[in-house]
Amino acid sequence: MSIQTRGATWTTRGKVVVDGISIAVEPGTTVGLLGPNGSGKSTLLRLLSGLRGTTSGVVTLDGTDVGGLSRRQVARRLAVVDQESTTDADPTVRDVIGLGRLPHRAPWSPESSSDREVVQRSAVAMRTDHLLDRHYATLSGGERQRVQIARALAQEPTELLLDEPTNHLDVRHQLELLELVVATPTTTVMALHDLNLAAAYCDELVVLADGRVRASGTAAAVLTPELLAEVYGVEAVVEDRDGTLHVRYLRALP
Ligand SMILES: Nc1ncnc2c1ncn2[C@@H]1O[C@H](COP(=O)(O)OP(=O)(O)OP(=O)(O)O)[C@@H](O)[C@H]1O
Repeated sequence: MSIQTRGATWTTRGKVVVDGISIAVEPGTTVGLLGPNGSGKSTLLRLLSGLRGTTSGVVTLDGTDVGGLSRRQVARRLAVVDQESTTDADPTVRDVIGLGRLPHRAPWSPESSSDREVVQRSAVAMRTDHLLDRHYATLSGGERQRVQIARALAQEPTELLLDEPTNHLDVRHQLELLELVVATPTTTVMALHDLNLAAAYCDELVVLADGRVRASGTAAAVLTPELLAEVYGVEAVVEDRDGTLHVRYLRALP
């Protein structure tokens, strides 16, 4: 198993945000993390990345407790793109994507030609190579999002954790990103709000509600009108179009 959690729980100020979650992510698969606002998706991603320690329960990477690994050890195999990847300095796009190489470089060692090649390749993959010499602060929201994902790809991760990666992206870039994610051998867990994109691109879906797993499995098993009514409070029709599920929303339930 690539990423696994057993009873992962995170509590703050008496509030249980992530509540006893047990999931197992098969290597190479793409898992979509769904659920309404505030259901615990971002917090669970932070627990999976080891950036936040569990209050109880464990998160393992290939069977090793992520809490026992150093930040550098985790960063050599796992990349994260969260919702607020900001920076204080005024780096260029090349600098930002180059950050992805840091875990692979010896301390204080200069960038190698192979580092530069990986940066270039990652920039091309996310269609950001024309932006490499621009200052990151001058980019649009969608351009920044693509640069952050290029930075994560430059880490050459085994596991990739993405928090709403299609946020800010236009339709074409959304599809390109998801096609790229499913084409890579990387194990990916991503929080998504668009249920149709999740159905089209994820091998498996995990639906959270109030910090707990409400349903998990294939899109066909998970995205039922009953679940959408119960978890999201919407009336919807779910249609199978040539093997891909399509959710059509009718109205918000009172
Ligand atoms: N550090 C914190 N202190 C207090 N409450 C927190 C903290 N972090 C998260 N929460 C709360 O926990 C709940 C889950 O937050 P989280 O960001 O994980 O949800 P989410 O499913 O990613 O939401 P969204 O879809 O809106 O991004 C929310 O009610 C949030 O306000």
